[in-house]
Amino acid sequence: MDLGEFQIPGNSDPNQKTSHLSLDIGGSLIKLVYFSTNDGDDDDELGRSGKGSVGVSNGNRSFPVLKGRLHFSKFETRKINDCLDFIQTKRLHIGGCQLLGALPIEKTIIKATGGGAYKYADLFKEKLGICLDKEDEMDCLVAGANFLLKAVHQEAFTYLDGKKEFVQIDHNDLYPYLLVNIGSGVSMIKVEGDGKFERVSGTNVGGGTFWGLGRLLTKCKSFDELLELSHQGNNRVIDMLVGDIYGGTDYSKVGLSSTTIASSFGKAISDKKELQDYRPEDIARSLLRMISNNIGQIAYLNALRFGLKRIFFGGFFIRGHAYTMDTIAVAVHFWSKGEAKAMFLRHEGFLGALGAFMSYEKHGLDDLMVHHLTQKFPMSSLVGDKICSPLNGELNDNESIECSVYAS
Ligand SMILES: Nc1ncnc2c1ncn2[C@@H]1O[C@H](COP(=O)(O)OP(=O)(O)OP(=O)(O)O)[C@@H](O)[C@H]1O
Ligand SMILES: CC(C)(CO)[C@@H](O)C(=O)NCCC(=O)O
Repeated sequence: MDLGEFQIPGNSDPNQKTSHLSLDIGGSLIKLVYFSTNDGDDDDELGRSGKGSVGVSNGNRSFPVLKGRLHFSKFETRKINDCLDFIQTKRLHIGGCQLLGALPIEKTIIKATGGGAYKYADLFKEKLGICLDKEDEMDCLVAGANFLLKAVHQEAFTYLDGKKEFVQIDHNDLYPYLLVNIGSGVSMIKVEGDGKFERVSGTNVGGGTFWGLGRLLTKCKSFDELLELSHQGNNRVIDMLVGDIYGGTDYSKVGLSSTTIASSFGKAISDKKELQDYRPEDIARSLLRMISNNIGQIAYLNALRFGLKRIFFGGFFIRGHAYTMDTIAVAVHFWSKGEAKAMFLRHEGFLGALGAFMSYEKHGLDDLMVHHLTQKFPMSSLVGDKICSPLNGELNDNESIECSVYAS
């Protein structure tokens, strides 16, 4: 990762103070969220002091409010050393103590979730002297999703027929919903309230499957290359369609059109072709479609199981990619006969890391509560079937959003 791309350069800006680093260390990616304030800022309309804080009263208590930015970043888990270097260079691990004066450096505790919080605990201790304070992955996913849906304007959107529409979330009518997190593997969680949820299903055919199989079959060197390739491909070259089986006609009696995929990769049975005879872009497209469609279908079946009408999809597999979202949305629409709705999240890949961030409050390390987020970047536009900046693949990288937090 090019550190120079970072929107607000960490502690290379002497006025900037960072704090509350939180990590989600998954099977494929490590996600980081942290908060920064700018010491040198002038007072603003709230009468904020030079320290970037202002007191507000909340019931019986008075909280100082810190205004600043939430930063998002990610690294591949296989390159965990890059992540450790990043944290060290920017001194993210000690910023919390400096900013809020809570703990001595030797007791630095960082909230972390995901399997890697267990797997890499010793590495973080050894290399950075950090103690990872483990938070449950599902708790964090749900806390992150609930927070985004309530606090961030234009977070959720539908995507159908190449059209993106933001969904106005009514805070009083958010639950219940199905949260489908597509990471390396897929978790499906029925969410009924804050901290009230059940992981009702999952599938091992997820983002890791797409990237792993795709890498083997296409020789792509990066996930983004594979995704880009899929954009240019034609899955019909390799998928067996209903029409291929039915001599070009629909199987209308059961509602299957001739263009429906009857069997993903099915044409490879009878084509007298070897792997190298297929174009990598067609393979990538077929793979993406197979996995997205399968997840959409399983998600719908679980929504049906519990009578849930709304399904929110998160996880870094999606990457704001038009074809992925379209395939998932079509699967949900098709199987539910239009009854259920697939919705996507702008901060799709950061649910767990945000949940870990929110948990600083829960455990009283510092009484921290984000109460307002404002996005300063322009909203995306669509060109053809590709979503352009900033809702393209890199939206979630190195982004920061304005926010204010209560802290005591
Ligand atoms: N730059 C990237 N490198 C690798 N995978 C990527 C990248 N961008 C998106 N992905 C996709 O996102 C998936 C990982 O998503 P995510 O970070 O949400 O899950 P995870 O936390 O790593 O996995 P799990 O929760 O199952 O442990 C990958 O398996 C891949 O499909
Ligand atoms: C194992 C986890 C929870 C790790 O994030 C995830 O990869 C997952 O949900 N996998 C799918 C496991 C299953 O339910 O089949």
